[in-house]
Parts: sequence; C-alpha cells; structure tokens
Amino acid sequence: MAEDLTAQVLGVLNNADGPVLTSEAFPDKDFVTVKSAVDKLRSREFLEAKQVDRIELIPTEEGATFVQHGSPEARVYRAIKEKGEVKIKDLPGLVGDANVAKFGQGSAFKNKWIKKDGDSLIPLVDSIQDVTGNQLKEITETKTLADAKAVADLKKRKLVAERKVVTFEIQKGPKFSMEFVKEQTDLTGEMLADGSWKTAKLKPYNFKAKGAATPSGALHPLNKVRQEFREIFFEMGFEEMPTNKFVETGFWNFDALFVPQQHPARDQQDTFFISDPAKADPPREDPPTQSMAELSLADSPKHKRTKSTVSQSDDFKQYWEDIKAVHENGKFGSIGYRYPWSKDESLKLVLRTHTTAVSTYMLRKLAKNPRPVRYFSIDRVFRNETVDATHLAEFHQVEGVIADWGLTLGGLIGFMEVFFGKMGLTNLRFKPAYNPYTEPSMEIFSYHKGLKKWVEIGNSGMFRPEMLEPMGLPKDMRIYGWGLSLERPTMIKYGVSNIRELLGHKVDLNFIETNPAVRLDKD
Ligand SMILES: N[C@@H](Cc1ccccc1)C(=O)O
Repeated sequence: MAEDLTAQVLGVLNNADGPVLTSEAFPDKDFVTVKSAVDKLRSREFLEAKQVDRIELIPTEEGATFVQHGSPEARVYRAIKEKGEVKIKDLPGLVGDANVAKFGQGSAFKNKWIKKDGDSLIPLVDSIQDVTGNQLKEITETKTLADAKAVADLKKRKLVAERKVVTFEIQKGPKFSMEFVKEQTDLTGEMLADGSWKTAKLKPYNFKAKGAATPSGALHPLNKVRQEFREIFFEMGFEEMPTNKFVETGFWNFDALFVPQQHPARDQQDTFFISDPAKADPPREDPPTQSMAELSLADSPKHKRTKSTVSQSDDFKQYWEDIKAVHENGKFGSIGYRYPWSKDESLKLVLRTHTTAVSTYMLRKLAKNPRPVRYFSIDRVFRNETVDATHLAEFHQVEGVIADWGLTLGGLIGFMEVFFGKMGLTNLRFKPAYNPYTEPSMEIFSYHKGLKKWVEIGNSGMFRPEMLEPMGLPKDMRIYGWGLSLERPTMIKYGVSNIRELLGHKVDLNFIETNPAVRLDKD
C-alpha cells in the first residue's frame, strides 16, 4: 500500500502562505502516493488542489557526458589550447574518444576556435564559451531552458529529452486543520448512548456513489427464451397446456397418436422406459385438468385416488377399443397397420418423448366440447440419444396446436410464417416429412445468415383422422400441430455452440448471471 502522506501534506500547507507544488514539496515521493493523500484531503475540503502538468527537460545519456566533460568541441579546443599545437592523428588519443575528436573538430572549426596548420591543429582564440555544455548544465539543474531555439536544437541532436510531469498545486481548503480526524461513516447505537454523536465528524453522504452490486438470482437463458415464446403464444391467443408430468404411458405418448407399436421411436434406443413401476393402470378419463394449478392439486397426496376408485368410463373404454382397432384392423376409413396390438405395450411407462402426448389428451378432452382452440406448451422431453455437442438426453419442446373448422395446409404454412416471423425468422422453406400422427407433415427450415445454410427449425403437420376420430372430434374439424426445440434458438441467440455450456455441470455460473435479456427479433 502507498505510504500515508496526509500528515506531511498538512504540515507543508501549514507552513506555506500560498499555493505549493507537490512536486517541489515532495520531490522523492511517487505520484500515486502523493495523489492518494491529496485526494483524501481534498474530498474533505482540507485542501484545494489543481492538477498542473508540465514538461521537464532531461539530458539524454549522451547529453549527460557533455555536462560532465564539456561538449566535444570544447574538449577538442581545450586539448589543442593546452599543447599549443596538436597533430591531427594524435587528437583522438588526446581527447580519449574517436567520435568526440571527429565531431568536436568539425564544430570547433565552425565556431572558428581552431584552424589547420599543415597536418597540425592550432587554436585561433584565447578563450571560449562552451555554450552547449553550459545549456545542458542549466537543464540538469533547472529542468528547463528559456531559449526555445536552443531546446529544439538540443532535441534534434538527441542531447535532451522531454518528460511530462503531473503535479498538484495545493493550498489550504475551507476546512483546513492540522488535525485529520477520520470521519465516521455510521451513526451507531453506542454513539447515541455515550453522547459521542454530538462531537463526531460524520462523513457526508455520497449520492453519486454507484453502490456495490447486489447479489441476486438470475434467469437461465433457456428461461428467458421460453418467456419470449410464451409471450408470442399469448399474443396470438394461445392457452398454455398443463405439462408438469414427465412420465406418460405408451398409450398417450404413442398409441393414441397412431404410432405403431413396432415404430423405431418406441425402441429402448430412443425411449427411456420406467422400470419401477414398469406398467400403468389402463388410461382413463382422469387428469389432465384444465389448469396447471388444478393438475398439481389432483396430484397432491390428499387428492390421490386409490386403486379401488379407479374405473374406466364406458366412453373411455370405447376410445381405448377404437385405438386398438385403428391400429390392428383399421377403422374410420383407415386400413390400419394390421398387426396384433398389445395392451401391455401401451401400458408401459415412459419418460415422455414429446409434449405431443399432452396435446393428445387435451384434444381428447376437446372432443367433449368441440370448439376452435389454440393450445401451446413449452416443457421438458426425454430421448435416449447419443449425447454430443448439440444433443442431450433431454431437451425442451415448444409445441403448438390449433383446432378449427376449415383449416388447410396453406393456412398452416401461412401461420408458420407469422409465428416464426415474430422471432425474426422470415425466410422459411417447407419440406414434406413423415410423422405417424400427421398427414401431410412438413419440416420447417430457415436460412441462417451466421451459419450460411438452411437449418431445420421445426416439425409440423395436420393431425391424422386415425388420431382424431377415435377421440370423437367432429369429422370436419382440422387440427394443426407443430413442435420445435427451445435449445436450438437459445444456442443461436446466445452464440453457444456446445449444449453442455448451456445445461449441466460445465455451465459457467458467471455466464448465467451476466447474460443479457434476449429479443427474438431480426438478427
Ligand atoms: N412431436 C413432434 C412435433 C410435432 C408436434 C405436432 C405435430 C407435428 C409435429 C416432434 O417431436 O418433433
């Protein structure tokens, strides 16, 4: 830490009648030490200070030799004068330096101090004034030289250099006193009790101080992007679906969506199966309830139904039978997949592989009171995938569903343009794709300017009659569905190229705390 000069500075001011230059009062103290004492005293009005910058001259290394031995021309003159006559070839030996002899001779000729006489040199004058040597001596002593032309000359000859010196001109301030009492920053209980507050010197508030950063929680980037998506959905008239169940039956995750039981997605490689319990009760008219709040209430132990009260309504039995029929032999105008449908397979418990399971039971509920609706959800899904830079075994799915009469594929494309347009993605392409539960199906691509290529941003389609008709939805009702991951736009927005920097134990908490708010508009 810098030495505390406060007391000395006060002492200097006490003995002075006017302004004092700190560089003169404290020639040996470094600038930082002086500044810290001056600042401390200035902030409490013990002194007033003005910063004064000035340029000082200092002789260079070569200039310093002139101060010591005189200029080369003076050295040459003195050597010749002393001997009366000097052979040119002996001069270097006499002045002790070949360069000094060479340059000194030139200048001494120019000054008309010496002249040539055959191969000897002889003096022309009785005495000389070593102007350059004297100028450099003066500079060494006073750090300045009045003659500006001479200074320019010396600089050109690299005999002096300039140095900027920052100093303070200080004088007594309104609260000057020799006693530097540390100001109190707190009015404490003890001060009130013992009366010392009456005489205490309290430090005035500094209303300009920025204050220490308050430690606080921070939203994860995924949550910020999620919130942006939610706002887009709400703005477009969507209701949020209750997605707080990660475990589903194969029935709701696959069968009700017309995903055949042999479909590769239902493989151990793609789906996580629950081992304990491995199987569920037959699906029934149960939750989902209307809201998130109701759903969590229904899940609470107080409201938990016991097995004895579980029964399948006739209506639900019919749904179950229709799903079996539509897979096995076909129904509702479909020829089905023609394989023996297994009830056990549909009762297997899985970590949901998509939130479309939730959309499905919301649509089944809609069949009770068919009307145009717009639903969305943004929540976690699980896939037994090989983990790499862009894939984890779990991610968040953004999902939307629109039910109405008279919907067409053109309408879906138009809607996608509006929906993704709100995120700044305007240049879309649609590619025919396949989902067991939608026909037609389309993958949605957007041109990524940064990556300079088309990237897939979502999957969509119109739900199949094989899925909707067993639910009891009107035959002429059409339903769009689409899904995308929350991680991909988040990674693009925050410039994260490895998903492990976004989720998991390698996440830098500093990044989470300081990352900016996101705006899903044009890049
Ligand atoms: N479930 C699809 C998304 C989707 C939802 C609804 C309709 C069509 C597609 C997926 O996981 O990619």
